[in-house]
Amino acid sequence: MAPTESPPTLHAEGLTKRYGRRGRLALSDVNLAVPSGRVIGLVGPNGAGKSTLLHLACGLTEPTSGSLTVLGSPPAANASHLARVGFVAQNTPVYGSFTVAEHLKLGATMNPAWDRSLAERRISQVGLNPTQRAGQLSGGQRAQLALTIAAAKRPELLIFDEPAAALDPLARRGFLHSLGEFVRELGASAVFSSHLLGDIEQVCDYLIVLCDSRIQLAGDTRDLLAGHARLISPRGESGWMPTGFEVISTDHSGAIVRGGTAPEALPCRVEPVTLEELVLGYMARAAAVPTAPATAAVRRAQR
Ligand SMILES: Nc1ncnc2c1ncn2[C@@H]1O[C@H](COP(=O)(O)OP(=O)(O)OP(=O)(O)O)[C@@H](O)[C@H]1O
Repeated sequence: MAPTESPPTLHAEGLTKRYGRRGRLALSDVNLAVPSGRVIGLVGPNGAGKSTLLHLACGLTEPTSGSLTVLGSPPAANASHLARVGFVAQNTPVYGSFTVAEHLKLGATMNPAWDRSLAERRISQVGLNPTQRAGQLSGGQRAQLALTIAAAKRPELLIFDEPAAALDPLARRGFLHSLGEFVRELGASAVFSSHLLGDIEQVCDYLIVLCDSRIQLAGDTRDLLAGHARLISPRGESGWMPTGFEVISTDHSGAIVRGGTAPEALPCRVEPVTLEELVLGYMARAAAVPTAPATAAVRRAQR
């Protein structure tokens, strides 16, 4: 018998979210099919719709139209589906008056698949004192506690909304390292929103760029990097840009382009793009045409 394929981590069709009757459009006609087993980086400017997408994925809010499935079912479809998803919200919420140990006890009571030994091992590895109240922990320690609680549920999908934003670089590195270890140990998928592209580069193998409520780019990070290039403009020459590319963005030094002719055949220098150049290129393009309807290129990017 052929092995059964895991359902996509996230599958969205025409997913649209508007807050209030005439409220701001937070997500517009989002189409996504993210395979399982990936660590997904969700990036985009402030107000792009990242938290909205993550909240929809956790079942914390409902779409206005369109559909979304998470691990093959509607978000938070039932108690067993809830147990398959771990969520760490933007401000890594913990109960200030509860100790670290009380958080673990509460986690064990509320989650049937709670992995006590994983929770206790991680708490000791990251040096948290079980008797300390969560309200007295530093931002980094709180983030580690929230991550441990989410992971000890042994979810198939971990969802993080800017979990490391407030952490100093050292605490962030520790947090990201733990996140990577958990994903490997649990064999889970993860979605991770951040403004810190270095963090995304460090842990993610799948990238989603969301700007102005629309998906601009989505796919395997390595494929996306391989499918784009930076063309360096020859000094002092105008009209240098070769044709046959989709131009994503231009600046004084050249252009970020997608697809096209083999680099050796071009009359200019060609360099690989970095993740930062790629993301900023798509963000710049979206900022230049903020309300443009999805172009053929965008639709291609969404596939
Ligand atoms: N509960 C809400 N009620 C009304 N509007 C909302 C609500 N939550 C978000 N919005 C609006 O929806 C849009 C998308 O917000 P969202 O928080 O999803 O963006 P984001 O990409 O997560 O932003 P940031 O990077 O600043 O956290 C914004 O215009 C925001 O003002």
